[in-house]
Amino acid sequence: MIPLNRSNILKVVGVERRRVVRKFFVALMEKTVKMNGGDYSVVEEESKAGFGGGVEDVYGEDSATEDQLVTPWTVSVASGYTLLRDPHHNKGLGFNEKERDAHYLRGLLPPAVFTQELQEKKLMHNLRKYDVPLHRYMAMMDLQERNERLFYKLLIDNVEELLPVVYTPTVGEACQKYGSIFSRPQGLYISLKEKGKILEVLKNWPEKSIQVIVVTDGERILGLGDLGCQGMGIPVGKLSLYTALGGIRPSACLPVTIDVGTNNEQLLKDEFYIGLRHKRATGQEYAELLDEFMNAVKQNYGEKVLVQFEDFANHNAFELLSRYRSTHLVFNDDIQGTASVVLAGLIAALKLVGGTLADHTFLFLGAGEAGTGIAELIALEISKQTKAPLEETRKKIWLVDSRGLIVSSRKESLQHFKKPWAHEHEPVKALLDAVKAIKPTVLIGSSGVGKTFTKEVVEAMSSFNKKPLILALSNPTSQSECTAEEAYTWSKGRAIFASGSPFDPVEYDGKVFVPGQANNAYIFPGFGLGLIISGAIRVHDDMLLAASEALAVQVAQENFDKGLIYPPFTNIRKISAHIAAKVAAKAYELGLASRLPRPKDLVKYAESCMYSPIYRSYR
Ligand SMILES: NC(=O)C1=CN([C@@H]2O[C@H](COP(=O)(O)OP(=O)(O)OC[C@H]3O[C@@H](n4cnc5c(N)ncnc54)[C@H](OP(=O)(O)O)[C@@H]3O)[C@@H](O)[C@H]2O)C=CC1
Ligand SMILES: CC(=O)C(=O)O
Ligand SMILES: [Mg+2]
Repeated sequence: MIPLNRSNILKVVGVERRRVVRKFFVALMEKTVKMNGGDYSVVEEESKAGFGGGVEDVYGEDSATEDQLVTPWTVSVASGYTLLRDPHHNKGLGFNEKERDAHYLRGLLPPAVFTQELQEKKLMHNLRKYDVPLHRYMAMMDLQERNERLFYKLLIDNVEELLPVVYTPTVGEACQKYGSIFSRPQGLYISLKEKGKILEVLKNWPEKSIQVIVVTDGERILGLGDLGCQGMGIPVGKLSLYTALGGIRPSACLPVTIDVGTNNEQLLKDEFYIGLRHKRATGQEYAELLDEFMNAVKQNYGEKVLVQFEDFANHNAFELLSRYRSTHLVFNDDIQGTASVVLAGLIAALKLVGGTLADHTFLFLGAGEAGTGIAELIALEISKQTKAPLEETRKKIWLVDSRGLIVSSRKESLQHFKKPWAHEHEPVKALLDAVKAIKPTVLIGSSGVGKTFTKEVVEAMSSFNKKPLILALSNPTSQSECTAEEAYTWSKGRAIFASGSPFDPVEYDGKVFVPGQANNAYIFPGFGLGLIISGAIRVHDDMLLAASEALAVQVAQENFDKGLIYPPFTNIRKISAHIAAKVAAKAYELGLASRLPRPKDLVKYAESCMYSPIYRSYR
């Protein structure tokens, strides 16, 4: 006789659930494809081949039509008070009369029944009443913990308005104050206390089918420095964009913060700090914890789980990427995602400034993850275009760090990631002098230090460029190298400007200039989707180039006319599907895709895999 314990109950429920759901799902898919005038045999072929790395709709929730009923599965069927407290299935006033009867909700809700649209309208109305951005952030996090589908509906439908709330700049302030505003925990905390037990900790997470992990150790949170355990806001925020912008289902996303301590004295003294209260572990102790984490992740979720490293300090970031890129599906957003989004902006900007990439000269303020990551991808793209060796193409790219221009006389003392950029030149200390000496056509800020693109710097750029291209990438807004208004005013309306955190449109000399947002949020959601739908097992630089090209072609003439070099975020799901398709196509071309056979139309396939936040009807 099978013993009646939790694990056996789960197995029985799981098998039965899969059997019922599969039958239902096949019938549903056939109906949906035929309704859309499609050929079901094609889908069937692809489905028989298994859902290799596809974004699985195991319970048929996303493909269900409005009149099709789905079951709100938990371990058992959720009902009554438990159902109202389960953010995956709760609909609040959105439960209809039948559902209120069937799921023991009578009396637990007031009589009114709201549509999801009405709930959305009410919430947006309430959110707009908050003057303090952090209060909007807290209201959004509260919603995410209460009613997940409504949270994503709001975020998807109001992306331009809500991105600055759940992401930069407000998420930066939220991380700084995370201890004080902490109410319900989000994500998985893995601290040194869990050393030797990380696999068990992963098993505590309620979801088993994880496709994307965003992990930070909190040491370089945006341009705000070491925020220790309070960096959790970043993986949580990035993963909400994976869902809203890239269509990865929320249950497949796992935010992780690795806590090895913090060197932030203020936090160590803060009575509300939520992390380990000691200095950061380094060296072998750090490496062993990270290694245990990476192995546990692969053991628990398999070869195809994507691990995105986020906001690690550069002394660990490059090392982690190079250690795990050949054994795991890993991606460093600050190095690689940022590189891809900036390259896309540059490719698009050529329509406004003219020439090819090879005709331009690039100067960076900041030679860390973002700066050298972008520089390397530009050099690679030019090398592919011109067939010139990388050593040659790097020569048009210059970087300034906290000690001045990176030149060959400094080579011995440079960190390894800066060495390729140490070109022959006399030492130059200040950015303004470097601008005057190098005469760049493109100036990129990736220093994490605000107000460093001064009036003199922007004027110098404008003195030898008809249309100076200026990107102030540092986040949040307080760390931006200059504001949009400064860039347009100081360049007398000639600058083409984009920034990491959003700025409002600026009126200068009777003309309205719309600044773009050069942020990796354009890339990572679609990039991750492309890896997942192709079942990619490794990330390759050519996939980053493919993503850049896919994004650059999405900039329409009407965007260029406003001075934009990125498309608006309003179309981001469509854009993500195109990025995903190009990334997946590259994975197939490189032999790195494991989902076979290759879907015929990758854009359509990517779109069909995307999570939809529309409520489902419960039987
Ligand atoms: N828009 C976007 O999508 C993204 C934006 N970012 C932003 O970019 C910034 C930097 O991130 P990241 O590259 O990871 O950080 P790093 O710490 O890796 O690099 C920072 C670099 O800036 C240099 N620097 C610091 N202060 C100065 C200064 N006063 N003058 C000149 N150089 C200076 C540092 O010099 P040294 O090496 O000498 O210390 C270092 O080279 C952050 O604000 C981050 O938010 C990052 C990723 C994506
Ligand atoms: C956008 C981002 O990844 C950063 O500022 O770190
Ligand atoms: Mg980052």
